[in-house]
Amino acid sequence: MELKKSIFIGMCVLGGIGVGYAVYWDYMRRTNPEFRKKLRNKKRAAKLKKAAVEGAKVKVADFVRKAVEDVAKETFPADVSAKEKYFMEQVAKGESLFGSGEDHYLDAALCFYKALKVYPNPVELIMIYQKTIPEAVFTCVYEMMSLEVKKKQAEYFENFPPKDMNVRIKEISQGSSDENVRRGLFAAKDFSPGDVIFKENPIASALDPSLETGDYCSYCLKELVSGSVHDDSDLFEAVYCSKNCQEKAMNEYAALLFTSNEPSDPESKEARLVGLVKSGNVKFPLMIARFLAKMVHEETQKVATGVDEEYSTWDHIERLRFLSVPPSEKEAKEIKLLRELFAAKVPGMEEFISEERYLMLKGKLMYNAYGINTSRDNERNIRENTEETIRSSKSPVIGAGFYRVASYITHSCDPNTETKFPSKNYELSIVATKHIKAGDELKISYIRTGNRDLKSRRDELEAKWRFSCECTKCRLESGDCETAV
Ligand SMILES: C[S@@+](CC[C@H](N)C(=O)[O-])C[C@H]1O[C@@H](n2cnc3c(N)ncnc32)[C@H](O)[C@@H]1O
Repeated sequence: MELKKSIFIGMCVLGGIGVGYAVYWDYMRRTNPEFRKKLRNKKRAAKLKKAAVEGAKVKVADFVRKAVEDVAKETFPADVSAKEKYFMEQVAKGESLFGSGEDHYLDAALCFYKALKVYPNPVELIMIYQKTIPEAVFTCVYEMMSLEVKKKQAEYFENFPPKDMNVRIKEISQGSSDENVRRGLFAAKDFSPGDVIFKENPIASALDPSLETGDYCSYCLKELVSGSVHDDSDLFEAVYCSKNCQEKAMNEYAALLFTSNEPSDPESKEARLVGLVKSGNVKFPLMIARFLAKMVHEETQKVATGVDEEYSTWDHIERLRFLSVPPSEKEAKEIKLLRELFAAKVPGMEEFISEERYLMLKGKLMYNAYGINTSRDNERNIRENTEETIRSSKSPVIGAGFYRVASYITHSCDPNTETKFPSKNYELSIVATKHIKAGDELKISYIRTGNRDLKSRRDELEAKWRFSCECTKCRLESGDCETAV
């Protein structure tokens, strides 16, 4: 009660002061010319100050934009000693410029930005800059970096896929809302039936774990006809078709995921991951684990070699659509295990593997993966792919792959392309099955169509990919001529 009362009195006093000051202000403004003049000068000064601040901001923004454009056209030294020399020169010049006063801060920022271009670990260098250069210079370097990243991301579909893949990704509007925009793949030139439109290797792939018996290469999924290579330290007991595949697997993921300091401990995190994948015969947690390990490998390679790919694996998968996978006990177990395993080996990865991110990744892989068939003898040992969401018009499949470009292909029950694996490994070829003209959209069948009726095809597509197929074939069979994909 007392507190409320004193707040009320305080508000009355403040209100009184406010009202009294406003009355005095109004009286002076109307009656005193000197007061009016002072007021005008004060307003003018404030306006000038505001304009100066705005002007400075525009000047910095223009400088940043031009710097990023100019630097993008520059060629930087390629070999290590030339890079080192260039780096030292730019840093020394930047230091000397900011030492000459604020007028030289923008030029100093440009030198530090250029130095970043040749430094093997830019993130580390940014952290050093933050501690060692004046804040205004640092902010400007940071703005240059941010603008560069924004531009690169905005131009993604202009730069990717590379021209030699003969296709472009385009957006197709199917209605008024943004939700109704889908992406598809379009031919950049004409193709005849049988032509290979493009080939690509997967970002991540996995042999069906029930087939990890020594018949197929665990890395490239090639059928083993003679001899195999394996590594005793690999708890997954994977076999490979060649030393090359073994080395790639070890470097990209196997050393991180399947080798342990306590190889005989059945409760080690690595042994539990092997158990989860093999006993449950689950491909997707294995593909996700490999994908995450590959991301780590990519980052370490970037630092070690100083070679930075234009787009990272994460950039590629970020744009792909996905099905939301509802959280369940099964997923919770997978997440817990992967977090524990990575936490012990890669700082920061435990936090990165959040429930939301894991489910998103799982959704992306399940939604976009293609079935791989590399076998000479389709019937031998191969499990029918029934319960999982894997695009395949041919069955049976021996594993799955997640591909950057082919992921965008739209479904049709009467397609103009098909998947092939002519190298008898995970390398996917998209092959024309009809005449395709430049500008035509590529279509593939996500399911086995055979002699199946309309309802059975639509039910499978609806259940696995959650869309109602309106392709020409479905439209004709349903007697609906309004819509077509
Ligand atoms: C693997 S993604 C293909 C890429 C996708 N179109 C995109 O926009 O990124 C599969 C999704 O594409 C859409 N889609 C593919 N084929 C379709 C079709 N024939 N009719 C309608 N939607 C289709 C559906 O939303 C489907 O779930």
